[in-house]
Amino acid sequence: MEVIYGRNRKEQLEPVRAKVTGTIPAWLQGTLLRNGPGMHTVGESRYNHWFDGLALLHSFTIRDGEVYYRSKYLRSDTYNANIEANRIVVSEFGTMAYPDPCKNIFSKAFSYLTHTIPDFTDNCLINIMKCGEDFYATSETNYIRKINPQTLETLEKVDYRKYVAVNLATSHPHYDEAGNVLNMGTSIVEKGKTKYVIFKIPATVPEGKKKGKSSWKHTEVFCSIPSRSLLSPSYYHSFGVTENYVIFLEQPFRLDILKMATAYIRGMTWASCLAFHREEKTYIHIVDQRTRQPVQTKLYTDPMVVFHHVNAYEEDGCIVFDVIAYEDNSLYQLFYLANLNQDFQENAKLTSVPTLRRFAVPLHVDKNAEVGSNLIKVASTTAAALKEEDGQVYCRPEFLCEGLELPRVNSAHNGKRYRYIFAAGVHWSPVPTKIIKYDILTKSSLKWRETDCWPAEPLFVPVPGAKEEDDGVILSAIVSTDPQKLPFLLILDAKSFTELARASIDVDLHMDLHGLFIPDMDSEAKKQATSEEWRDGASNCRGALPT
Ligand SMILES: CC1=C(/C=C/C(C)=C/C=C/C(C)=C/C=O)C(C)(C)CCC1
Ligand SMILES: [Fe+2]
Repeated sequence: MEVIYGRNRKEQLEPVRAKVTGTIPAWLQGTLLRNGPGMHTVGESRYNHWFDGLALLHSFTIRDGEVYYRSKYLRSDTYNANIEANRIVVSEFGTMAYPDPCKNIFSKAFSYLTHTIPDFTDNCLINIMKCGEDFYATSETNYIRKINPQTLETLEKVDYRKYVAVNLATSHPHYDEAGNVLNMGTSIVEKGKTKYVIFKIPATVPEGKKKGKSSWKHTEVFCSIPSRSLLSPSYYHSFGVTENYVIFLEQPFRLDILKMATAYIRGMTWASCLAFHREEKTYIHIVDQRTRQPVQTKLYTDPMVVFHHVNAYEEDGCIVFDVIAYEDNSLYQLFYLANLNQDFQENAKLTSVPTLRRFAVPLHVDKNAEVGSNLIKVASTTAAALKEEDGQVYCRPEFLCEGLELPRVNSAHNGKRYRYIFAAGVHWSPVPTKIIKYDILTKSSLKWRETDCWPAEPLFVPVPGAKEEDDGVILSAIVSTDPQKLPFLLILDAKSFTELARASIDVDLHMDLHGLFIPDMDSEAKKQATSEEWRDGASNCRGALPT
């Protein structure tokens, strides 16, 4: 079988028109913008891990029943330095790189001195974040890159550290109704003060503040949570929110700061500084967004590794939250490119399958409740919170189903009660083979799959004026390993999971990670602007928009 990971992809700078079969709903107008690794070797040097690959942005613009595709490598400082040197010169998650080719002990020691607090990569390959009217490519370091969502051009580099004390930040921020961004990061450099920081980036410059200034300057810290271990904070890829609370899991999958500080001189990777401590608990932190204070109850659960929070909401004095959890960190291990070759289904076997777990945590603990009693009175879940002698509360989840990853929900339900999860279907291999709609109420699911087709994260787009949670479509980019079949953008009816249309594109589509859909707000104005831009830029492309 053709290799789907680890192969360098060509960028498609000019928009190319897809061949559409089926019918794209007339209301579906906008751009699906996604991010993921696209280049895994530079000159003779190669990355070790799939999460190291250079960010390749791509977009599917849907307009009047047609689909136009384009892709462009993020021109990060990392990309430029690598291309100029014709080899990898910037370290990534699973690859440590040495700018100086002479790797003798003296040069290593010298580099070490200048790298004690490492300057991380700006190869932002994981997701796209919307901040006001601006879009950014993101990863998990302190750097993000502004991008032009239409042309995919790379714009300025933003350093989170200028606005908030974080060295790492998640690639999965939340948005409130006004479009303000709520994100979390970890501060690891202030010795003795290792902490998790929840912060808010306003969508616009707040009223009364001097106009013209960027809203970044008004970034505010919401709450800081001290790390249990000062030298070994938890690693986390996402967090949860409800209307009034933030949920943070301090899991025993931790970064070793001392190892990180010496990784460069030891020739070790950042990935090797991460370890799962299977004998430790997972602590559940709840922060009240109104008081900006953590809830005092000590809540914990069993050791687990969570990358993706699905959703959370408040119900009858408790918080219900759903996560995709593993028993170990084998997921990150499997994404070493050496495992993702032709025989990946044989070589890349997870030692624990992802399970969808529902937790329920009480917001108040009744002082008179008996030790051992279940503090959760919500009928909709069997998740329990058991009071212990020392006042701590042990949270036992309800296991809902297994085999879901890259979960998405209707964003209008983020933080609120919800019923449906749209996700990629995986099993013992981390490579998705299907798309799933999971109904939490009936515990049933609908699936889409096709032979030799490898789906990306499915994204839900609501129909304008949607009444029900699943009134809309699912978009997913599908990589094909069937030589007779082109890759395509799949459009499913989110209710029935039947195929509405597919837009096949004659390009080298890469497997991506995450992204977002930018609806055309003012369809007419947008149509004008984009068709003009395309008319200028796409004069000799295979599928220029009709004028
Ligand atoms: C470079 C770098 C990092 C990169 C992490 C990455 C790139 C994680 C990607 C995770 C994904 C894609 C998960 C999907 O579920 C760390 C470890 C934060 C710390 C130090 C420097
Ligand atoms: Fe993710």
